[in-house]
Amino acid sequence: MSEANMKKSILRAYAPASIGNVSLGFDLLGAALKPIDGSLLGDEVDIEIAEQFSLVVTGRFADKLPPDPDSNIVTRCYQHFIAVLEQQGHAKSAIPLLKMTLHKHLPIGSGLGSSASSIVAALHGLNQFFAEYFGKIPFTENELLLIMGELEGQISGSVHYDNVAPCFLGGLTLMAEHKEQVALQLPMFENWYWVSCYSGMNVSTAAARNILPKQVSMSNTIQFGRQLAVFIDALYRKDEKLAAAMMLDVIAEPYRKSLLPRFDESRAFAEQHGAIAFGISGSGPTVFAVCDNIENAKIINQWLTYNYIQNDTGFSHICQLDTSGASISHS
Ligand SMILES: Nc1ncnc2c1ncn2[C@@H]1O[C@H](COP(=O)(O)OP(=O)(O)O)[C@@H](O)[C@H]1O
Ligand SMILES: N[C@@H](CCOP(=O)(O)O)C(=O)O
Repeated sequence: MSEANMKKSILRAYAPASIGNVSLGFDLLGAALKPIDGSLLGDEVDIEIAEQFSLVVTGRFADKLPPDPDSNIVTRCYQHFIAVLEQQGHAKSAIPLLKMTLHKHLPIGSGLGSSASSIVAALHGLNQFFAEYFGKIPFTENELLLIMGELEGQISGSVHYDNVAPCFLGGLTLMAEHKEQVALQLPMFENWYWVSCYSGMNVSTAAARNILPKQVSMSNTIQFGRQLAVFIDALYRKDEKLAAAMMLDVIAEPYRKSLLPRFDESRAFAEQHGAIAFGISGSGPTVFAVCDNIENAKIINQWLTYNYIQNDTGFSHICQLDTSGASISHS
């Protein structure tokens, strides 16, 4: 696109909410979400050329973020991205200044990968923007994922890719954490519905990581490894029953569920009403129930809406996996 046309246009990047861990894969599995009613469940970042850098924050959860733009992870994404462009040999004077607008649709500390959604929308948006501006994509998908993980690490206290990878790539992803292949996309059952209910409370990811023991017992280590290996095999063999049976969390849920009022009751209701799996999304308080038919998903969604939500910021959605991941549009 010519510079004159770019000056007139706004690029928008969207990045969906995600479920970290998916119960059985602490820090190693993640899934991107898309409500089946078409509602938006993810952050958006607009990018346009300006006289100076600025970040504007709007949207339902904008006022829950620090007011200082420099504390916003989107500003840090911009600064980091530009620094790497300069290291790559782009002259500072050849890099245009930008106005970025974050539409903060996801609640903070919700277990829906809120910081990851902002990071992915910002970095995917910047990569596409500069691809159009320079006529060459600055970073490959894998290089960009490495940067996304680094930024996520700045917020949660340790690098984990189980939100940024599904959010960026879409679907269900397994972390390989190899420098040339950070994440792998896995097959998923198209008939699975993921009822995702946010209670409205705030759980800090860093705090929910700190309450976990630093050592895992031998029996839990063996169960964790067995479940993950059998789950992946079952996905490829399309064995739904065995895959669902492996979706148990022996690493985090036993410690984190005490932070979540009505967790055991919600699991019991979901299981009695046909859920084939139930767990904490990321570090909570969002919980998810997996159903293999829409009728059960509707019953569980309604119960969670009335019983798990604790204030008027909470919500519940029947979702399927967002297989597209982050996306770009222009206006
Ligand atoms: N754009 C942003 N989106 C979400 N959190 C942000 C953003 N910018 C800065 N933060 C800060 O990062 C922290 C995110 O907390 P965390 O518990 O990791 O949330 P989540 O689990 O929802 O990603 C909060 O302290 C929040 O103020
Ligand atoms: N693997 C991480 C996932 C955190 O997800 P979030 O949505 O709560 O940020 C963990 O369990 O700590």
